Amino acid sequence: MPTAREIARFLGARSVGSTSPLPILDIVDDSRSVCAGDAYLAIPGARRHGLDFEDDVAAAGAALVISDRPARLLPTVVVDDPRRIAGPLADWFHRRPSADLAVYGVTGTNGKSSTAAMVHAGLVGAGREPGLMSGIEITGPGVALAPTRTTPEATVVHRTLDLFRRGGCDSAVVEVSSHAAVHRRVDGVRFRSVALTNLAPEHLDFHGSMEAYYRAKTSLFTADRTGRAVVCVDDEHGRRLAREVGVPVTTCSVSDTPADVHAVDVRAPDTEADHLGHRFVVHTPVGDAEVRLQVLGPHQVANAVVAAAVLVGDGLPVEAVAQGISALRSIPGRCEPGRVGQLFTALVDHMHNVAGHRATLPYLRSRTPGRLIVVIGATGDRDPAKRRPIGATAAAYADLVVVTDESPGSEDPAAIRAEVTAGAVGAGRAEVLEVADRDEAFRVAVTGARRGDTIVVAGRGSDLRREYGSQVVAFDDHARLAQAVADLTPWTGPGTGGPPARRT
Ligand SMILES: CC(=O)N[C@H]1[C@@H](OP(=O)(O)OP(=O)(O)OC[C@H]2O[C@@H](n3ccc(=O)[nH]c3=O)[C@H](O)[C@@H]2O)O[C@H](CO)[C@@H](O)[C@@H]1O[C@H](C)C(=O)N[C@@H](C)C(=O)N[C@H](CCC(=O)O)C(=O)O
Repeated sequence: MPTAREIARFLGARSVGSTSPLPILDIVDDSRSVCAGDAYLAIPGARRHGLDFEDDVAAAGAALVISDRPARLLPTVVVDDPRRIAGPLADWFHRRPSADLAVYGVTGTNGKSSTAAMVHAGLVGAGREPGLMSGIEITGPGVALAPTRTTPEATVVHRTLDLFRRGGCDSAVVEVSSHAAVHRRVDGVRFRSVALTNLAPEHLDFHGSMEAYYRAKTSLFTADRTGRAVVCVDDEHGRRLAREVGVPVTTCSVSDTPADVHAVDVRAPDTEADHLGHRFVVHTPVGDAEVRLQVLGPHQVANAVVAAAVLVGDGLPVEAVAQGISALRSIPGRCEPGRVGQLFTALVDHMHNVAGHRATLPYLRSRTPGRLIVVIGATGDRDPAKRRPIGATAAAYADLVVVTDESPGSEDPAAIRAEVTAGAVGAGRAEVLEVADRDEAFRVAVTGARRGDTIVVAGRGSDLRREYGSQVVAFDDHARLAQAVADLTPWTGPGTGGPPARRT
């Protein structure tokens, strides 16, 4: 491990105060994670300056601070822009892990986590040893971390890639959000390819405009970051990126748009009861193979085609990749069955914007002989403009919309619900109920469900964190929905009762 002096030399920066000759054990940018012997990277944020937490990191035994001004208590390496140096520094500190791994990035508005899971599954199918860093899970040999965000900070990204490498991985899949691009969380990562799934209005409160959002995403596709781009050209933004990108590009599509990799002969599942997904043939420049998805929903075809394009474009055999993707049994929080054995279908899905609703709800409507019941809310401190539209989209397809609290953060939960409800009522088609308590909302949905109905709990997916003011509480939609079903409906499945194990 490098010393403080070596860190200063790498950064070309001056040190203030007397540094220890002992090696620095890690570089950490959150005071709550600092351990004795670490360097604390104190970033000036939008709300706080990292140096506000200097007393805490000093008490925890930090050996060094790296920041844009000297700390009071600890020796400091002074740099112009701590966030800018975070990625390159962490990459160097952890001995450039991404240079030893084939790292595949996945970005886009919707489908990032599913596509990342499918790239991971395709790698496994091709006999590779991948790690996975997504908003759903961070997993690899000897690594199992619960993510709190889609893409962690740069210090965590490079540390995790190093863990993957030390665990024997030869590859890694990294889900990259637009916030991560803007906040430089993947700076210093050498990507074998970066894939764009799609782009639709989202996070405009943060980015300001669709153009700025496009530019945030496409900043990941430069030659200094990635060897190749994989672009789904089924929307205008993908087509634009494919024209503008300055690295070799593999295009893919599930529509009639000409592309290198295509889904052809797409077929919906024959029966609903077996919970199988779509089948299709992935057509590539090096051959074709059949993909039989087990994950549900037509939108998963596009995600699978992007995943196949990522791997086939990197020289992996199409048959093995298709088999690997077909072997993926479920993705947490993505049209994930809540329990089986009852007479209706109960699902949890991450859809949280209009594009996500439009990708999933028509399919659920078409597979539902009875009533479609949608439990929906909206996250606080995020894009208030999308609340009415998601209420309206849910009501356009559902028979019953139950509006409930999601994760209000610093906002008034009643005001968020009122917006979603107004959108749903305005659509004029569905019955709309407002039930603040999320457990109670699940019970209301389940109580009304009959044979042939579908309940879908939208929004949080596999995200277990709900924020109320400064309080963070754990709430697992999947488990709580299963509990509501178990409490309120007779078990008709095999055995004596109880829901099946959560995830296989
Ligand atoms: C808008 C956004 O992304 N903000 C991120 C940004 O916050 P900020 O600039 O306000 O930082 P700050 O809270 O002022 O803190 C400044 C510094 O003090 C440090 N700190 C802060 C508190 C403390 O007790 N100790 C401490 O050391 C922080 O680690 C930070 O380095 O930098 C912080 C850490 O560097 C992030 O935690 C924070 O993410 C917040 C929590 C967040 O909610 N981000 C979301 C929007 C996000 O990133 N979402 C995307 C997914 C989007 C998608 O759905 O596609 C994601 O990748 O997860």
